[in-house]
Amino acid sequence: MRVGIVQFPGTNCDFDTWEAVRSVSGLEPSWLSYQTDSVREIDAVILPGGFSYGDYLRTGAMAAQTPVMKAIRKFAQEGHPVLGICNGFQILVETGLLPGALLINASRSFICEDSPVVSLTSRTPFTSIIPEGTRITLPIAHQEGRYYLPEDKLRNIEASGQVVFRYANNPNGSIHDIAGVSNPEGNVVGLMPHPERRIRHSSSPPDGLLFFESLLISLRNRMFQRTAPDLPLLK
Ligand SMILES: NC(=O)CC[C@H](N)C(=O)O
Repeated sequence: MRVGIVQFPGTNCDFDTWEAVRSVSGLEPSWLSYQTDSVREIDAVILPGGFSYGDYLRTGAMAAQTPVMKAIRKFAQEGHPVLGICNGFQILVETGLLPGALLINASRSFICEDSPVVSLTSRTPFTSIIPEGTRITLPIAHQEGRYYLPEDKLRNIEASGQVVFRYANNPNGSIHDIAGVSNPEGNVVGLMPHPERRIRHSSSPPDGLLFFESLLISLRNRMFQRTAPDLPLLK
C-alpha cells in the first residue's frame, strides 16, 4: 500500500514520517511535492509536521493554497485516508478539510514535551486498532496548537464523534482538551502530537506505531477506498 508524504518548503518531519511508514511492512512511502496537482497510485496521504512557509501569515495558511492541496481535497472527498500531523493538522484546518482553528498556545511559548492523550474512537483509518479510551503518550512540539471552535460547532463535533484525541493534561489551552479531530466521515484526521516520533521499541512504548499499523489494516480490509488486491481480513 502506497502512502504519499507531502513536502512543502519548510516541512521538517518528512523523513521521520517516511521512516515510520517504512517501518510497517506492507506500507510503502512515496514523496508528494507541493507542486503536484494530482494524486495518483496512492492509497493514503500524510501531511507531516514542520514550519511550512516559515509559519508566516498563519500556520498552514500558505501551504493550503498549493496545487497539491487542491488534489488532496479531491482525494479526501473520494473517501481516501488523509492524516495531518501538527503542521499538517494546521494545513488541513486551513484547507477546510477539518473543522476549527489552531491558535497560539495559552502560554504563548513553544512547547516540546511528551503528552499523554486518550484515543476516543477507532472509527478512523489511523486509529482502527486502538480501543476507545486507550491512553497513549506521544511527543508534542508546537507554538500554535491551541484548538478552537465556537461553542455551537463544538457541540456538533462532540455529538458526531469527531473528537479523536483528548489531552490527559491539557498543555496548550485547547478547548475541551482537544488534541485531534476528524471530518464527519472519519477518513481525514488531524492531531497536534507526533506519532512518527514514537515508533521505536528501544525507548518508551512505541505508541506512534499504532497509527501506521491501523492504516495498513484499514487499507488491507478496504475500510477506506481504492483497489486493493483480494487479501484475507487481518485482525
Ligand atoms: N512540529 C510542528 O509541526 C510545528 C508546528 C507549528 N509550525 C507550530 O509551531 O505551531
